[in-house]
Amino acid sequence: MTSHHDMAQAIVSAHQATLGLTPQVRTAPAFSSEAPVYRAAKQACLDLGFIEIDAECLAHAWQAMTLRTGHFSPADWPADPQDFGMRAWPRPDAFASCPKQLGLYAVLPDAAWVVRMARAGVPTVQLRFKSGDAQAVEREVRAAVEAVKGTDARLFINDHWQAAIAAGAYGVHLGQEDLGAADLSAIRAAGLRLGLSSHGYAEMLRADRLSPSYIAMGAVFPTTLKQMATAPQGTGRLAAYARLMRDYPLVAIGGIDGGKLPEVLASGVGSIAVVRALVAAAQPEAAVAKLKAEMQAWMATQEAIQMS
Ligand SMILES: Cc1ncc(COP(=O)(O)OP(=O)(O)O)c(N)n1
Ligand SMILES: Cc1nc(C(=O)O)sc1CCOP(=O)(O)O
Repeated sequence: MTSHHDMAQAIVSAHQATLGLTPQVRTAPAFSSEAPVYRAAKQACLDLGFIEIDAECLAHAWQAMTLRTGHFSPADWPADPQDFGMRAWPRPDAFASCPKQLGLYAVLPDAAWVVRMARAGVPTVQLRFKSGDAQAVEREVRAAVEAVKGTDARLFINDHWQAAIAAGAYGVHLGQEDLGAADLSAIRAAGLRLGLSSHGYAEMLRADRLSPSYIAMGAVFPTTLKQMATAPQGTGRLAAYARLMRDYPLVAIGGIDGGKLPEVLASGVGSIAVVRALVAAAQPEAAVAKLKAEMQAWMATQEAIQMS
């Protein structure tokens, strides 16, 4: 293979079907290195619709993979943590661990929903209480922590890390834009687990540098719950993300419902996070039972396949 163009085309042809999205913005590529594989891969990743910062991470990883293996192989998508500069495990600064299979993960608007879903048998729940009223936040977080006592549910608190530490929650979930304002050392020192959101390679790698307890990946499908800055990633990309981040418990989120469970679970994630599939269900307890049964059936089928 000779020219950059041919190399880029070979990468695009090999991965368009699984990883390609229509580019949202098209700009002339900016290159930070002269290395031929880096340049071809950057062009290819932009053509595949990756956003600039993700294309940049991927292009450096392609270059590192090619140097490590000694040959340029367009069919092999980078998935080795060392090619992305990720540190080896174990890490002294890691947050407290949580199970790799967090199972059905209900993201819920208030403590009343947390009580309801924990009692319905959801193994992982999150209080995502959006309020600027500090007293209301404290009240809601304490109520949610009380609510899961006596159930098997693990409770993560979205955003409100101080209230979560004070109330003794299982963990905290933060978005990337929350990281600047949060005292991560305080969360770690208190022994709370930390879950971080990600929406592509650059955000996953930023999350990885903090060695959180789990990494969430979204939005897999379109969601009407909130405005997303990035396009729905689809299950092809989700599987590529899961391969790279395989050392973490992984959570898929965004537009997931029962019909989509098999293809999401096939990506390798150990948990499915949902909002509307439960909160907007006509019978939320029945929806919990159905989603859990579908997840268990899928796992059982996989085990049977592996045993055969
Ligand atoms: C499991 C899980 N994944 C992602 C999110 C999104 O969190 P964040 O990026 O902080 O956005 P908001 O929830 O604050 O809108 C989540 N809450 N849970
Ligand atoms: C809260 C949230 N965070 C997302 C992310 O991608 O970070 S997607 C999302 C909404 C998930 O709701 P539903 O299951 O109803 O689509």
